[in-house]
Amino acid sequence: MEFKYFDIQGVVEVLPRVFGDARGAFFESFSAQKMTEAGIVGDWVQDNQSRSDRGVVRGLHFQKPPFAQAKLVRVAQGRALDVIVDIRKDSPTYGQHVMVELDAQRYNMLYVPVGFAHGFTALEDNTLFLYKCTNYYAPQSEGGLLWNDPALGIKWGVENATVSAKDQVLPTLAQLESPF
Ligand SMILES: Cc1cn([C@H]2C[C@H](O)[C@@H](COP(=O)(O)OP(=O)(O)O[C@H]3O[C@@H](C)C(=O)[C@@H](O)[C@H]3O)O2)c(=O)[nH]c1=O
Repeated sequence: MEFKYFDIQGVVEVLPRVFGDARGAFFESFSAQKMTEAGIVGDWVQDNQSRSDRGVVRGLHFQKPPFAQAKLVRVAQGRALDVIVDIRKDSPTYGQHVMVELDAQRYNMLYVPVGFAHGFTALEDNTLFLYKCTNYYAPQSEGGLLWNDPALGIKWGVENATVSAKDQVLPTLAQLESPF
């Protein structure tokens, strides 16, 4: 398992060792020991899975304290462009984003620390998106950021995105009152 770090502090990409053989493939999708040493910390309490067709954009989402969540995200089938935006008010990289393509060949993962808005677009039909969370779902604490806010400068990689009604009315970065 290898780890890659970014200019935005706290963000880690996990590159697992994938063992391929005549039967298929095997990799460790979670290791508390290896990941904690690499800075991927949290008491993981909930796993989620969604399925999306090509062009679906989900995000950008976060939960407010005291129900804030760190996430460890990956794709089990298909391909996704994963995006996280730093919304930590005191961060020198506030408003900046990291974008990582996640796929079901490398089985790479992204660690999303608390204080980030998270979203992704599915690049293939039937993309299965899996993630661990450090806090339970708390709908009253949901927050978000408008996915296509020009101030974010995110290139989502698809035209005619499919976006939920809820996600179309999220605040822009300028309108956001970040709870972090
Ligand atoms: C996130 C979530 C949703 N739900 C329900 C609420 C709703 O009826 C249905 C679909 O919810 P949403 O539209 O919010 O699903 P979705 O847009 O996929 O939300 C997810 O987006 C990605 C980008 C994230 O980062 C996640 O944390 C989460 O916010 O599932 C749960 O029961 N538990 C959960 O943890």
